[in-house]
Amino acid sequence: MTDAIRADDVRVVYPDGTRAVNGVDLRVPEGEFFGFLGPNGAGKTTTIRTLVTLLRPTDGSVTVNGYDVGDDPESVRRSVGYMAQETSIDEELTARENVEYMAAAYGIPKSERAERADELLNLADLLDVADKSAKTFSGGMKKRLDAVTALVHHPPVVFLDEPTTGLDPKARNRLWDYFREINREGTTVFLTTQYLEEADQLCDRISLIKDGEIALTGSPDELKNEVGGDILELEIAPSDVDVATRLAESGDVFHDAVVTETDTGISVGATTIRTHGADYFAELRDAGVAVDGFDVRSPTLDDVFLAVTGEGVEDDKEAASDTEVAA
Ligand SMILES: Nc1ncnc2c1ncn2[C@@H]1O[C@H](COP(=O)(O)OP(=O)(O)OP(=O)(O)O)[C@@H](O)[C@H]1O
Repeated sequence: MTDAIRADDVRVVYPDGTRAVNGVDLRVPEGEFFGFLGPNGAGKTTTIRTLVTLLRPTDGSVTVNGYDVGDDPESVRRSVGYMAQETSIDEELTARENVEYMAAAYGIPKSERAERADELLNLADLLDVADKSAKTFSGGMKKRLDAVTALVHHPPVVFLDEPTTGLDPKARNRLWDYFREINREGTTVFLTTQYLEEADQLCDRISLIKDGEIALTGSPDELKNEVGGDILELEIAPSDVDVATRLAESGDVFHDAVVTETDTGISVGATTIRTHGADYFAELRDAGVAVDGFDVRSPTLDDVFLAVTGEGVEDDKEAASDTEVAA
């Protein structure tokens, strides 16, 4: 299978010396729904801006749809759609005018623009409001319209940089349907998101980036298997957290426990939760720890993220800045 996106040992150093991307390799085959995750400041936006030619890599090579981003940026731009974090629609225009405006910008002949607008607005479930001004739209509708304008030239690859941030679950779900549909029709999708459930639902494969380096790559299930074992959620009093943590980490019961404090107590991840959990409960009882409730579950992508990055996903995002040129 041909790679739609290929990055080899890409490095980006900003003029102030910040090493934002530190030797990233990526292979995204044609037709894949690919997720790119990482904590704030990990290098996601820098990477995506490099892939869409808005930023020049300091080192390494990138090809998108077979075009080299350094040698042939124009061809790359024509062959990709890019939905940036901030919407690029003109709220004074109607939905249809926005799409037709972008179609004109991409050089699509006038005779084809109306049909293209109908097709895309229909796909995004916006056809019945096509002639309404975009400023009357909800946040979700604006995002869907923005996604449509990124696809007006039928690019084989589309880059979505946190497309659903700030949307309610219903609006998010409608965008997911749209992304699934364009992917089903053959578009390669490169998605960054802070919603791990979103990545789990949509992506065939995911790479996790940390400190400018890829830490882990695989299907959502492969990543969850990396965590190993299961998770025990324990409801205990705050005053018992230290002793319960010590017992879990002592090596007496579990040899590989990873303990995280939660709102209601602790969560313990270990390969032998299901087989040795009862022994742990006995130790807790002997130590005088009262267990108010518990649950055993399989790992989620949140657990993978936590294990790899040592932190949860933050949701206080700053808007991306404009075009930059790296050193
Ligand atoms: N123009 C710039 N000049 C210098 N350093 C920068 C610039 N833009 C980003 N950085 C730094 O580069 C690193 C990677 O930033 P980047 O925005 O790519 O991360 P990110 O994973 O997209 O983060 P976020 O999720 O917060 O958008 C960070 O340390 C950031 O502070």
